[in-house]
Amino acid sequence: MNLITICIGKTDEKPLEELILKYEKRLPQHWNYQRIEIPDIKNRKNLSEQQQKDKEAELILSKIQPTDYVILLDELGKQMNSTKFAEEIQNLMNQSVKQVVFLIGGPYGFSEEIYKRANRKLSLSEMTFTHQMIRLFLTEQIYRAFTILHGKPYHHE
Ligand SMILES: C[S@@+](CC[C@H](N)C(=O)[O-])C[C@H]1O[C@@H](n2cnc3c(N)ncnc32)[C@H](O)[C@@H]1O
Repeated sequence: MNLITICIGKTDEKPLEELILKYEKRLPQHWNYQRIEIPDIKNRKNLSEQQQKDKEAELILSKIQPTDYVILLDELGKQMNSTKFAEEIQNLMNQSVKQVVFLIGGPYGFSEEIYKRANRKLSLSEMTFTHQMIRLFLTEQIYRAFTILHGKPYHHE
């Protein structure tokens, strides 16, 4: 199964990028993990929030296949513990889902079109994080899921 995270804009802080990479590199090859950073919209200062979200939606949708299972990150989504999250990933693998896509919104979140395409909404907390920091928290949880599924000590250390 392929796991992909799609987010908006480059990861702008070097220490944050390094931490994200640290967890990405620990993921097993057969998870085929990939992070896609959609370039920031040009001249976005001249656009309304909605116009920005609509343009971002176009770019996000162009990266998603019809058969992808899409998990949208949203503070109002469903919360779960790390073990349940790991089980959900295992279930998707068992169902022979080819590709799971995690979507992280831009600074203003997502347009309605993206919410409609999502198969489910996942919250990592009731609190709102920046569209940059949430990349790290999600990547660490994906790595944690891998360690849980493979009986590695990390989750209980
Ligand atoms: C700054 S937030 C956007 C907040 C925006 N007001 C909204 O309505 O979505 C940027 C993105 O980070 C992600 N995000 C932030 N906090 C989150 C949380 N607690 N759980 C899951 N995703 C979160 C979401 O994908 C969100 O679209």
